[in-house]
Amino acid sequence: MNEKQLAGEKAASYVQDGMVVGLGTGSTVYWTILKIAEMVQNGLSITGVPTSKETEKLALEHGIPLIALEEVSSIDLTIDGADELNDELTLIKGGGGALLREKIIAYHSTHMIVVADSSKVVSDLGTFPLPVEVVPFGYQKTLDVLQDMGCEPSIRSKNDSLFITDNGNYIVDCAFRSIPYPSTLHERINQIPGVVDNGLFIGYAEKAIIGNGSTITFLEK
Ligand SMILES: O=C[C@H](O)[C@H](O)[C@H](O)COP(=O)(O)O
Repeated sequence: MNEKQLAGEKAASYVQDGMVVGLGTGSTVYWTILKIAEMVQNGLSITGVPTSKETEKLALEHGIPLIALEEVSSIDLTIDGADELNDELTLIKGGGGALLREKIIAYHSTHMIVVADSSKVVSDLGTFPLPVEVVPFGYQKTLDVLQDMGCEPSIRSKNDSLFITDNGNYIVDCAFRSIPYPSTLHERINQIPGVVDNGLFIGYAEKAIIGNGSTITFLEK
């Protein structure tokens, strides 16, 4: 079993009967979703709130009942992946472009668990370019301001076209190389008109389950 599968499947053991569960996006939480689907087939009763169209499709294909965020009072537990995380459980997310819905769902969740393989754990954030979701209008200007903040920005594309998020926006990947002050950077980026949100998740996750070789390690706050 690889590290992603180890971590992803372990996280499913935190899901309990009757919970509303935020279902993250990506290749690690994929394994959580498949495991939850198996548990549902064996009688577990949960409702999922998907963080992306991709996850919605996966969950429905595997028989997990879903509900819209608007229809729940809160989410008991969200399980999601990360592109980078440090020992304070500050995360960089958005490698798959799902950061905005992921953050909205994390915000409305009582608990959040992160699942990742060991390559995602870093002492200094920022080697992974920070994804920033921007509205299409005037995006080149928004990109220029991001560059002035000290990064090398590049507009994300897919199959020779600009990548479009589930919310109809673009993603600018900002190579900062190092992010020593995540809170300050988070605030500064989100103040730029045209920016919808960025992939720094600060203060959301309380536990990380990391696949490490053939074992699992935990990071907790
Ligand atoms: O937009 C995508 C998400 O933030 C993912 O959770 C993140 O990119 C990690 O994905 P993976 O588990 O595939 O590395």
